[in-house]
Amino acid sequence: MLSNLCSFPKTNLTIMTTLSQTYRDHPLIHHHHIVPLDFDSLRTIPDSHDWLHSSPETPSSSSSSSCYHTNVDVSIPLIDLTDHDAIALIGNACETWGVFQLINHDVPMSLIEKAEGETRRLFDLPMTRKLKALRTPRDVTGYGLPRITPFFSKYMWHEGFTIMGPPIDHASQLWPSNYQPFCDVMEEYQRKMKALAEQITNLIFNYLKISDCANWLHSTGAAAACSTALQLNCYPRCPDPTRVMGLAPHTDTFLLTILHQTRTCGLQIFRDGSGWVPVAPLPGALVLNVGDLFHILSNGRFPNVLHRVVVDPTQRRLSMAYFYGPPPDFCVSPLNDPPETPCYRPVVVKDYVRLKAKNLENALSMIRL
Ligand SMILES: O=C(O)CCC(=O)C(=O)O
Ligand SMILES: [Fe+2]
Repeated sequence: MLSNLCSFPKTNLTIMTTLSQTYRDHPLIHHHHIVPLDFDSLRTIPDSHDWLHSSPETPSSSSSSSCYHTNVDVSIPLIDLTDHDAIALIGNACETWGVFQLINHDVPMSLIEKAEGETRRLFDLPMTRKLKALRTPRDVTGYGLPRITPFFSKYMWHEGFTIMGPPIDHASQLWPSNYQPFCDVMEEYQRKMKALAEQITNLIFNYLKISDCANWLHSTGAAAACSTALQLNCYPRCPDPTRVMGLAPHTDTFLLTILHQTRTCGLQIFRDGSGWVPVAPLPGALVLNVGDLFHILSNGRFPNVLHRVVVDPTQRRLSMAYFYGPPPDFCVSPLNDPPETPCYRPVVVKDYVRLKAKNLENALSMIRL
């Protein structure tokens, strides 16, 4: 039995931390160039964004910028949520891949299309307007570069908009008299994503035979304030995609990420023995991947999949990533049923967020036993 392995610490139960507060308390290392480029106006790739000679990880070093892998051994699992074996299929996919595509989920296609439409409307705005909603170094919501930027020597071919909490302040800068549709759609989208994330988390806990680990799923009020964020991503087309990086290789911090991608290819996951494997966009499918916290909680059974985004030469690509984790004050401990040697020490979510903000991929090794 798992008793109190994963839980809220006994102290300070009344003072709950929010995720945006956690991020605000730990601003990223400041870097001077915090504004995304106006990519559409560029004819050549500036040195600041040219990864060709700076890293062995450039997209040009990978065999496949094409989306449609012909080798069946390397296609990411596709799971129908209404399948009577869904628990086993999802658990298996988490164990063997750390990522899968999901169809027949309850998120209406019309809502996904509306959210994608609002995302397009945002990135279509002139740069002067988008800059009015710029995320400040001490803020979490807003327009700007990927949060992982300070860890790389080159900039990414990317512009993003992060939503943590109500986006009304920033949205009203973008569209002074017409911000409500954006706020309404994003709120509804996050509600549906949260319900799906909870459903999948429950299924996975079932698969892992965990019963009392997820007490935040059953709590109300402040204790139920799980860590969530919505990241809108835009990867403008690039005349020479082999020299640029849409989003550099990283793992996601929380339990699960649910991603909607437009029809343009770009997302790739790293798989031992196969290298970078594309995640082909499938109409109606959402991509779910395991983040660091599920990797810790599963005691390393689920890989926290390394992924990156490459850029297309002719089409802009958009994506919406919803991150889901336990509340910031929740303590995550490795699964111990049947008893096994823990690979990680227990960690409070907000402490892990801080470790990650300072150390990126080295964060995990800092709690490894
Ligand atoms: O755009 C994508 O496909 C992936 C986005 C992503 O990995 C992220 O926002 O963390
Ligand atoms: Fe990611």
